[in-house]
Amino acid sequence: YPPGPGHVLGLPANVYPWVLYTNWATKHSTDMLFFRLWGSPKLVLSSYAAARALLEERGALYSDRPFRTMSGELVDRRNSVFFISSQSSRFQAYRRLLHAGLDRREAARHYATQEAETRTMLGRLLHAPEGFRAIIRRTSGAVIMKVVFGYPVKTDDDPFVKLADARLRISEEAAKPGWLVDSVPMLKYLPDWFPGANFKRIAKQWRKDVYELNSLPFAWVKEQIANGTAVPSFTSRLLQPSSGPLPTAKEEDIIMWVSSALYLGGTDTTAGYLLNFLLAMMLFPEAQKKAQEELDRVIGNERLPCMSDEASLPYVTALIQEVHRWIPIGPLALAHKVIQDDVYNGYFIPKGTEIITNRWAMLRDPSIYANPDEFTPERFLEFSGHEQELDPRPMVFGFGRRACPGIHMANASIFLAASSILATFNIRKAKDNAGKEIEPNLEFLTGIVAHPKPFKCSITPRSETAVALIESAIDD
Ligand code: HEM
Repeated sequence: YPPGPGHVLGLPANVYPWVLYTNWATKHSTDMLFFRLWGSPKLVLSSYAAARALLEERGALYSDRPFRTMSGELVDRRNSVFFISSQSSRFQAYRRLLHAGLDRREAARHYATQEAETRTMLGRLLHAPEGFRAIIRRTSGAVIMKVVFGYPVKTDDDPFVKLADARLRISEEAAKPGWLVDSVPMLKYLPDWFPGANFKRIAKQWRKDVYELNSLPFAWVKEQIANGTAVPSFTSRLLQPSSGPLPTAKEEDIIMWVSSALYLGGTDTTAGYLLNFLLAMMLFPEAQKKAQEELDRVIGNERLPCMSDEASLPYVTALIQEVHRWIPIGPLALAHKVIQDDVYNGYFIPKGTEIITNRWAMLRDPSIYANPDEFTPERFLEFSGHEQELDPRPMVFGFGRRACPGIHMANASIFLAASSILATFNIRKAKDNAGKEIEPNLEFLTGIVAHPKPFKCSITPRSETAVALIESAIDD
């Protein structure tokens, strides 16, 4: 077996798992760390080379997902895009639809929606900057709702957004480590009324909720199609292909699962990234200033950035990359599973081992990134005497057959939001009543998406011209 701490009966709660794994990997001098947690084998990959070698070059073996009794079986999420087995024919069908609907060319169709939602976001930040967390999240959710279902989110208490958020929380809770039944699957046979079988009652309710929440936006699109009022969207295009037959009932079920995965995959991740971006801008004002200078020089102050500006804004692009590297929003993201015994670099990896990719460690690898603890967007620029460092996005968005299908959409949402905020606002540390700057704590949740915990931030317009620009953009 690869080196590691052997049998482990629990992970300490007072250290982030990605930091713990990095420390263990350093202690055992390995980028392939092996251990058993309650008997179940885990392999943590902490180098880009090892992740590529296993998850990409041997992708046929390493693209499955670990099966958890609570979320997979009891809540019945086994057909979910995130947890579907790579050995199932559904997996191929899901990936085909995801690629066809979200590849680079298709993603470009949605720029106008993303630009419009970004402008709405700027307007809301202008009028209620203290609500930035909710504003950013609503923007990410609204983009997905429009692109995937053609559904316009108009208010903060939109019923579909509430449903989608509830489903997101359930999926997250059900997939969290710590359910005893995941370690002792026999417990699933306990009768519902049995003391200690509360998890079964919870699972039953969640199963019902998730099913309803999956099907409602989908049913809404079908109704719009039937009424002749459907706005073209990811789902409507699949339900009404421009050529060929209409989907069968089974194909419709596949489309429903794929559409419903996109809110889950795209909302918290994009919003979480933008919160990390605000944190970075507060902590590294020099980088913020350089990006603003570039925006002023290239775009001027009479219009807002749009997607076609991306190639002319190398510093802004580098800054976006550096935020991804500095604090990856999914430091461990979703685990993979190997489907048969394998040997790599002389080490035995048993069938069923859960494969955890420690992106946090990879993105701090000093053999790839000079002074990795420093926030330095310049590392991604090419200038004389300096070689550009590796773009972190291939690591951040995952590997091989399970790599994030939403990467192009995410890149566009992030570029538009980050560049538009920089063009129009200054991001500073908030001040307390005594006028003293409040230092933001760099503290994160430990879910699949590692959101920063709530923090204060001052977001003020850069100038009167910026205010006028935002107001006229909203009027358009
Ligand atoms: C900052 C934004 C985002 C980040 C960092 C991110 C990252 C990831 C990562 C790391 C994975 C797992 C890859 C693996 O298992 O190797 C993933 C999967 C996935 N992402 Fe994203 N993602 C983002 C945005 C999006 C968006 C906007 C969408 C949809 C429009 C999306 C949809 C999905 C889906 C459906 C999967 C599951 C793929 C599968 O299991 O086969 N993501 N994402």
